Amino acid sequence: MGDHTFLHGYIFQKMLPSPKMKENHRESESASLATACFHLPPPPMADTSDEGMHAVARRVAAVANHLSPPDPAPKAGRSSVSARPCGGGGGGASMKDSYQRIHGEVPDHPVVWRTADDGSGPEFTDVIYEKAVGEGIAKITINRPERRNAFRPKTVKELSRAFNDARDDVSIGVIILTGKGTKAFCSGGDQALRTKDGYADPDDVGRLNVLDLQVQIRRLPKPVIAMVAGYAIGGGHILHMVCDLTIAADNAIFGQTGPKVGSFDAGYGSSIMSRLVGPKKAREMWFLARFYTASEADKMGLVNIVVPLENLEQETIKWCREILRNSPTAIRVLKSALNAVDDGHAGLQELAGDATLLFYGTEEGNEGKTAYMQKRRPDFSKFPRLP
Ligand SMILES: CC(C)(COP(=O)(O)OP(=O)(O)OC[C@H]1O[C@@H](n2cnc3c(N)ncnc32)[C@H](O)[C@@H]1OP(=O)(O)O)[C@@H](O)C(=O)NCCC(=O)NCCSC(=O)c1cc(O)c2ccccc2c1O
Repeated sequence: MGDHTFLHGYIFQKMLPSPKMKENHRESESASLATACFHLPPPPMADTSDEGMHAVARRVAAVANHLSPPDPAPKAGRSSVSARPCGGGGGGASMKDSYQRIHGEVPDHPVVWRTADDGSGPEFTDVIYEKAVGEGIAKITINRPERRNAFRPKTVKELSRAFNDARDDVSIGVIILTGKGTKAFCSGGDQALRTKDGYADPDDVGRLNVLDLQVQIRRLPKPVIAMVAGYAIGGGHILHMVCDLTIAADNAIFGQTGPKVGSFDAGYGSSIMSRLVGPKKAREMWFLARFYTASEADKMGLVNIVVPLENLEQETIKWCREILRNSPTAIRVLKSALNAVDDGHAGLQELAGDATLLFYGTEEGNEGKTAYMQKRRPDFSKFPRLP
């Protein structure tokens, strides 16, 4: 009986929002988990045998270890750096369960990059495009450090080509977007090239083609991770927000400048920000156009983790390797599902496309095509109408 009380208390403690859990909707998520927990059937009170207790303990551990554990005590001098243990890669002493034993640590050897090319146009100048040797990771780096990696239309066109190639390459499972050097991820549109028609490369019309790039990243059926050192400002800040995950160095600075430089992004730049940080903070970010440190951005829910600058790529690669261990189809469907509501019809279409893709792989789907090719009536009678 005492043990049962302990287990219930343990579940309750695990289900309650941890001190580091983020504000607004994240809290309500954990609150509903806590509620769900109280609706779990009680442990079998009659079965107090060792075996029964172990079975319950295993189930408790299985549920509890899928929740974020509380942060470990902050390390001296690194208070702004979050160091959350994560999933298979970072289990602490309390997580020596079968899940950790099976999924375990990912290797931490350095990645070897080779230059990649999409083979479809002039050589890249504004972008460095690389793929990891023997691993499914692509890295796309904005290469204008002398302008704090501000983008011009040509930069955006090259980014789009590289993202297209990484999407088409079936050996690639995750894509890193970053900026050259440690001073900036990206400082937005190149203001020196701004015209009344948008941003214009020499001898070309103006355009706002970064908006198409944002959509491309959202629809790309593989995770895109923003690896941010230094400034992520203006259109550069929006680029990190449209990525699926953001790993920030402790020198990262985030902010919008639009209302100070005569610009605004009323599309994803507003709606996704509001989703990420909540409507009040989003108004603050846009109306006041202040800059925020990495640790402030972490508290606001703008980034996934903050790490020391010297560990930025190593940590990002670790996240990539953990993702690459997991089911690509599950991740593909989850990405489209997580975007579906916010992206309206386009989001629904992306998710629906995944459903069609999966259906094509089934015997039932194949029967329709085969019957058509054989000029016969399809026989769907053997496929169950599941409840
Ligand atoms: C990013 C900074 C805060 C960095 O400050 P720091 O002091 O470290 O560096 P410098 O200011 O000295 O910069 C070094 C060097 O780089 C040039 N530079 C930096 N950013 C830009 C830029 N965005 N455009 C052009 N040039 C840039 C800078 O001039 C220096 O050159 P020197 O020759 O003098 O050495 C700081 O640099 C800064 O505040 N940058 C500007 C940030 C900004 O306002 N960005 C534009 C926001 S608007 C935008 O990005 C945008 C783009 C779109 O395509 C849109 C499309 C549709 C809707 C909206 C859009 C939109 O809002």
